[in-house]
Amino acid sequence: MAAATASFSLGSAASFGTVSHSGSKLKSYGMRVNSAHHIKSYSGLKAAKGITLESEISFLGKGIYATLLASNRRPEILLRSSNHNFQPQASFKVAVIGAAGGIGQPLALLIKMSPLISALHLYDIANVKGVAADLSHCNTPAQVLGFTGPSELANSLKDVDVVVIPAGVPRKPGMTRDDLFNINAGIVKSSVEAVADNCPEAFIHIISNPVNSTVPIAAEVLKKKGVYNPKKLFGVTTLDVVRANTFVAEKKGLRLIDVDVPVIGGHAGITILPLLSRAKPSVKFSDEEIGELTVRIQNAGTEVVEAKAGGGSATLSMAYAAARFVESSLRALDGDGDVYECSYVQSELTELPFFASRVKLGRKGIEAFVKSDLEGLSEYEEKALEALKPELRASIEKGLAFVEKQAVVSA
Ligand SMILES: NC(=O)C1=CN([C@@H]2O[C@H](COP(=O)(O)OP(=O)(O)OC[C@H]3O[C@@H](n4cnc5c(N)ncnc54)[C@H](O)[C@@H]3O)[C@@H](O)[C@H]2O)C=CC1
Ligand SMILES: O=C([O-])CC(=O)C(=O)O
Repeated sequence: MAAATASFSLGSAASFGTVSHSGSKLKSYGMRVNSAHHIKSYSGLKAAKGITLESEISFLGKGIYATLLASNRRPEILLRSSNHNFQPQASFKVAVIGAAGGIGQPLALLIKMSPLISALHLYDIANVKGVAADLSHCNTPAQVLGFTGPSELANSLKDVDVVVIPAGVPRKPGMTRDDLFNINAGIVKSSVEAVADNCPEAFIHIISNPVNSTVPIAAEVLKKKGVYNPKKLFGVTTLDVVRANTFVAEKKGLRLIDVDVPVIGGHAGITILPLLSRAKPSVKFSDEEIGELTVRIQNAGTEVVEAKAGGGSATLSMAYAAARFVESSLRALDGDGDVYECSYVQSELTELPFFASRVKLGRKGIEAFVKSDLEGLSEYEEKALEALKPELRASIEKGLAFVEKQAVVSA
């Protein structure tokens, strides 16, 4: 989330010039840019430090911008400053499971633009070869490979650093996320079993809903396989943060890039709790505004489901949010010591075994929890936190019970 002040390319910016990252998988970029104005990074949705480019051309951040520059045969068209020499040589591998879907395709496109990735593996049960062929024509560094069907799943996961899982069905109007449980629980279980067998060291990003239950399912599967590392299993709740930042900026007339709102709890209805008292920059909200904003953020997924009227749920904003979380993970893996994101993870911050909060990411996964976010909450937030606990607990227990039941059935 926004506390991650630098984009991953900025994390890598430390390697621009003379500073080197020990153990970094990223080779030197050798980028020099001389110009008057600071570029801002949208990847962390926060003003970036350091590098200066000529304008605020920001998409996923400077890395993306630089990649596009590098892929353009006449970069001087894009950058008036003449002093640049960008040679991305990245070596992280990322796999997307469910890559041919509504989220998977735009997510793959956004990830393909990262200069940190050498290989992008796209897996789906159908229609993925065309997506891979299409994407592979973009002249950015990552090599794209498509994998179809269970027989190719293992190969799609070999030596992968980050696995993103948006496999599963989306909601239609009138459904809750929990209504997806019966189909998606099994999809997540089988996907994570394959991850356990083929890349147990990878960061695992679970997007498939209901996240409040699918993350506990993934944890149990990994435990049963003897490879569970709670520091590397993440429920992707970045979209809640992205929405909170957008809605607060709109409401208060702030610059989008400056706004940072931590969102805690879980990822469904009232379990989504934006901490408006912790918003940066510090803003005063009336009680009415707090109520309105909180409910809008909690119902934003449903807002999209209803607007799509049977055509699915959020895909583009989700792809954007997931790409940001991938980018943050890669920056952390690359040794950037200043990466913070909200995520739904195994946690001891409350009495619940899984809970979304801000975490600090590092090479080995979660390095720390930002406990202070939960200290000194407003009365409204305290009440909302207590109110969400029973629902979140029930969703967690449902996920755990699913894996137990499956184990009994297959014994
Ligand atoms: N965490 C979050 O904030 C959000 C989560 N979601 C969730 O993401 C999931 C995917 O949404 P969409 O991409 O819109 O759905 P979609 O139906 O467009 O795509 C899902 C893809 O998963 C594939 N798939 C199904 N079973 C699979 C399996 N066993 N292995 C690999 N791939 C498989 C399908 O072939 C399809 O291509 C849904 O469960 C949705 O609720 C959606 C938005 C936000
Ligand atoms: O609402 C849905 O079903 C998809 C989702 O999780 C979101 O958009 O936050």
